Amino acid sequence: MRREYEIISVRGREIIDSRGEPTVEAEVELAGGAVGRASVPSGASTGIFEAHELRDEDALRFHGHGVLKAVGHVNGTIADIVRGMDASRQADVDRAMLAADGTENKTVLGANAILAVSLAAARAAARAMHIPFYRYLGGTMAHILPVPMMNILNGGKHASNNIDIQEFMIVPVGAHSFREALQWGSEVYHALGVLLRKRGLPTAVGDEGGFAPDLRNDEEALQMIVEAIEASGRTTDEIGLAVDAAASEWYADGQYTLPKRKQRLKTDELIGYLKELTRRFPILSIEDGLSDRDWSGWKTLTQELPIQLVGDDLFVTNTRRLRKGIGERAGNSILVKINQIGTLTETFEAIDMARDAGYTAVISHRSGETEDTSIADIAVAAGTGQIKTGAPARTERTAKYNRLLRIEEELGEAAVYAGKSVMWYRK
Ligand SMILES: C=C(OP(=O)(O)O)C(=O)O
Ligand SMILES: [Mg+2]
Repeated sequence: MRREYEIISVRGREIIDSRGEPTVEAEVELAGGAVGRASVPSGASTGIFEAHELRDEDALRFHGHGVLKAVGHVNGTIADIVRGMDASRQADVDRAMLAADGTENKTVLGANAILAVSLAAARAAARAMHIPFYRYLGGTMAHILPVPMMNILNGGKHASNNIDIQEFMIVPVGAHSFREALQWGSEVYHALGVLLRKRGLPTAVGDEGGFAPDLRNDEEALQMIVEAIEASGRTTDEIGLAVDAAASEWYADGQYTLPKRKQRLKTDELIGYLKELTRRFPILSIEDGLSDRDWSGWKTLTQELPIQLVGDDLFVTNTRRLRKGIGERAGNSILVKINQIGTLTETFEAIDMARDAGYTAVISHRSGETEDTSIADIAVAAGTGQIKTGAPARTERTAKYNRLLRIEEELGEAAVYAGKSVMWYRK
């Protein structure tokens, strides 16, 4: 080991996220003086198969439960294990933490504690090598800027309005650069704000920065977004739509109950509804159209709807669940959330498995975020060509978009925007 990469100290602390809830931050210091810092996001519509987010049972702090126990593990067990290790050997660092935890879902140390150190160690090593984080993770050929899926209208668990679908996103596939994509997205976001105001509807926002009005129904949300795209001077060929239904939240006893419109649907009726939406609106991608327990429904949906079908709760960034999905031809894309699995190594394993199977991968934020921008670098490093990180507004979301602007600028002529090269399942 080169001594400058040796981990000499690990420090954890509790900070707050974009919802004002406690989360974990870690700092890793190397013998050569480099320091890496990272913090961990947190979901609201969390999948039941996600790695364990360790929260204190007893102490109800802020609004939710604190993470002092997880922070204690960073400062205690994890620090003891990784001290003396080579931070540039990511897989070794991650495996040592996994071995110390010893459980399938990281229930002992907590995926939040483990991820904070996994990321901070990588950041420290990148610093020690004096190279940007995306290049450290992805190598010198990393050059693909992802298409942003920008969530401009929020519903479901992310807003207290009457909309059941959780996320309505715009996808600027026709832009020529990431910068242009982001500009188009902001213009549509503002055009939507103008439309809402004109109709006397509130422009208050949900957890991911998208507007969260009460509307007649979910279709009206899609209709208004199409109008906003056109009002901004673009066409729906240039900017498509994507939705995250987050339908696991609707599922119980083999049936779906849309909680806000109080409608009950069987699997085939929900598939019919999604097909109908896709026929009426320029939807390129649907995430969690069905529940994480409805494998047979997912198979049918995948046979019947030739667009990108992203498994979030279904796969939880976990190669075991993804392998099953690939085998059963359930979905054709994976949502990648670093805290669903808890280490960088396992995150890249999931992306590799998806790519080998011809599945696309969408790097994603959580509804509870921090100023940490690691996912922007991960998207470029892995060259997945897609990222979803909320509205082009609210600093914890724009931090990622702005990081991508800087990466694009730094790459210069070498940068390629993924708009055209991503495998889009066009109707
Ligand atoms: C980002 C999402 O929300 P959360 O972080 O609440 O799971 C999602 O469901 O894709
Ligand atoms: Mg989702």
